[in-house]
Amino acid sequence: MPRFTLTGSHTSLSLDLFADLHKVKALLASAEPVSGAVLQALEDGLKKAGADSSVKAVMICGENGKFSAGADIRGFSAPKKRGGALGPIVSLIESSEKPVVAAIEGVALGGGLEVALGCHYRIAHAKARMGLPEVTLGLLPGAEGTQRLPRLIGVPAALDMITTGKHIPATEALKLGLVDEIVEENTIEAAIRLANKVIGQPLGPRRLSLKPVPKLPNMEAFLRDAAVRVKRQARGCLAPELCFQAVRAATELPFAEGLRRERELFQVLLSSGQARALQYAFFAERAVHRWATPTGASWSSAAPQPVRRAAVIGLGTMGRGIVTSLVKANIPVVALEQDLEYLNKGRKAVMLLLEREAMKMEGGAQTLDFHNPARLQFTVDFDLLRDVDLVIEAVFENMALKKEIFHKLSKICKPGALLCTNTSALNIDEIASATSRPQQVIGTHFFSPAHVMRLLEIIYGRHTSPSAIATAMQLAKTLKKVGVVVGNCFGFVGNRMMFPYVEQAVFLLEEGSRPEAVDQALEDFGFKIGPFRMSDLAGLDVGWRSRQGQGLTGPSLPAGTPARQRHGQRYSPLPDLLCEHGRFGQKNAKGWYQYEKAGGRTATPDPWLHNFLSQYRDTHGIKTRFIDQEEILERCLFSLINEGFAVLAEGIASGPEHLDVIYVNGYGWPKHTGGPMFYASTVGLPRVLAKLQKYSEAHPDVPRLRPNAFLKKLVAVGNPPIKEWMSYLSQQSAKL
Ligand SMILES: CC/C=C\C/C=C/C(=O)SCCNC(=O)CCNC(=O)[C@H](O)C(C)(C)COP(=O)(O)OP(=O)(O)OC[C@H]1O[C@@H](n2cnc3c(N)ncnc32)[C@H](O)[C@@H]1OP(=O)(O)O
Repeated sequence: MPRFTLTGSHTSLSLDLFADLHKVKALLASAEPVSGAVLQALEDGLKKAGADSSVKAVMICGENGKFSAGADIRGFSAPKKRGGALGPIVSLIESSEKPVVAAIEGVALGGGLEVALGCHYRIAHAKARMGLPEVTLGLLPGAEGTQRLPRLIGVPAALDMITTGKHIPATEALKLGLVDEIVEENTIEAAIRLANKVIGQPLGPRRLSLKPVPKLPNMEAFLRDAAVRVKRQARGCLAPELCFQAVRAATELPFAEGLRRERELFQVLLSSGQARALQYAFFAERAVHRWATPTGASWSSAAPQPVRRAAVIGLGTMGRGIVTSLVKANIPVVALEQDLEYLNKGRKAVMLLLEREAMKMEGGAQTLDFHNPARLQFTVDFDLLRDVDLVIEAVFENMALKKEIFHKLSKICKPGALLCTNTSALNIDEIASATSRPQQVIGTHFFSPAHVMRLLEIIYGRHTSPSAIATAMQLAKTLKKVGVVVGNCFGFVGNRMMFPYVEQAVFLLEEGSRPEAVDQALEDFGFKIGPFRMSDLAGLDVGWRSRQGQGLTGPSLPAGTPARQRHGQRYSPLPDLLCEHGRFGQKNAKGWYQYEKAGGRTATPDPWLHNFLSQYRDTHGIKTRFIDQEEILERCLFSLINEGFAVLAEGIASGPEHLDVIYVNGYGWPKHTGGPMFYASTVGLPRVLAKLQKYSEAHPDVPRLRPNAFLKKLVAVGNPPIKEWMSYLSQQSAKL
């Protein structure tokens, strides 16, 4: 049988639009506009195969072990390249009079999978992954995927794949009926065997466009519930809802009409700001992986050290999550606590977490080997840390305690070991000063729950070596997290930008708002959780202890300090007062809200708090006023963004993408706005500046509302696009 592949040299059908990863990369690097060459080549190839009587079947495969990562994402924002007509090509494949078999290796994603759906048979390697991730890019599978997939695997499974964009392994694809066969060996050979076998068999039943969508006894009710679920989970993101509508069209309309609906919905999404933001977020995540420091260190100058065995010190909430994360990544761990009581408590909690994780993984290819002491060992003996390659200290935020531990580590650990501190704000240099090897000390700020949250802020100190940074970045990748390298300052990037946001939220309460109004405004904006619900979840006592440590409240506050002022600036004692009233948040059922029980999750507005706020305003002579949603959003978000400009100007982060990746992955910032800095660029920097100026004039005692000089400069030079921002920073202004 003559063989026709998309990428065979004799056909010279290179996949510039639907390419394997290698090709996509080459294409991006070449800066050539994406042409319709691939589509044309596909069309020509299929027609040639159809016309050639010696061709009995067609096999479509990728190159270098990868079927296709889909369309070039950059093409969607390039006006000339829009609307590439893949759909008709998929139809052309399906209408071929000769059987077409897709040989799926590596990945078949997006347009790549849609090509495979046009084929009459699909065969996949056992290690292949498939998915329609367009929704994560703010789009929908616009090459007929929303109409074919439900016909092949049914509505519930298709909706799940299309509205979440998840990648599924070949084993699951086989169970769903997405592929006809999976193979462990050579997929291409297996596909050719299959093609040979099916020559002459009727193709009608294999054409998905001709199949009805499988019926459900309760389709109406199922779709009604699904609509509610998708909307709730989307939190303001348009794409999941429009994906849902496209799939629903498949259940209600004939194929051709369904396609028309798919095209309409695709155009709505394509022109939406959300798609641009989500595509920016895709590349931002990859950009932060190419880390660099102001001194010029980067992947090219630093190699990561292997981490064969790690240790975690402290089995509180953070330590437990970090141990779980390491075990899940197959890194043997020594877990250390100060005494047997804490150790046993920590061990129990870690085992519980791991059992839950193992349950989630059941049926998947992976298993968790955590009962084996060679993989996970609990101890109170510091000496067992002698031969580990990396230690993550995760005790509570106390500088003296951390320094004591690092002093000990410096003596005990082997010379090359990397010493990491899990801190959300403390000075890395001061911690490193307790050791004789500051070049190996680095901050690794995990986010709670550490085995779930994707972000890892990696903080280098003055002496941290490039190889230490590379090792921490490699660790992030192994833990399936996104590592972001940042400089050392109080709160680093994430928390530093969070301070003004939370500060404004509390000031708004002083002036007349309520926790539920502020939370609602920010949750409507798309945050997973508003600042007051978040504070109740984290525990109000955490911030209280930190403010006591900084001398802002508590016994060390000098007598006669005005209640609402510190160092000549506005200060709100409200959070301190709540703690003094024994309100610590969810943990004791009362904080900014009340809860059904200690540890309860359902926040209910609390009349006690409303009354308390009124009395507080009376005591301090504050005139209550109505604060609208616009003011809540502008004051909270723009003050956070303003701090972001300060972070950039000081060289704490090497670009706005870093701040955006941190906020999207660690702070629940809505991804469909791209992150705070991308959002600012879409609002327009002149508007952000004007609003900050207005609020700063109204609140001259709040320095964090004063527009940052870098923001002002960007406005003065004409509001350049985000990718040009950093070029306006002079070298001298970078602190590090
Ligand atoms: C009218 C209707 C038209 C079309 C419908 C079709 C729509 C689509 O197909 S939309 C695209 C759908 N595909 C995806 O969303 C896949 C995105 N890519 C990935 O998920 C991952 O890259 C991967 C699983 C394919 C590989 O992951 P990994 O091995 O971790 O590598 P990286 O993610 O670091 O990627 C390496 C390199 O390749 C670039 N890249 C990957 N995929 C694409 C793509 N589809 N378009 C453009 N560029 C892509 C990625 O950015 C990396 O390069 P840089 O480091 O230079 O950024």
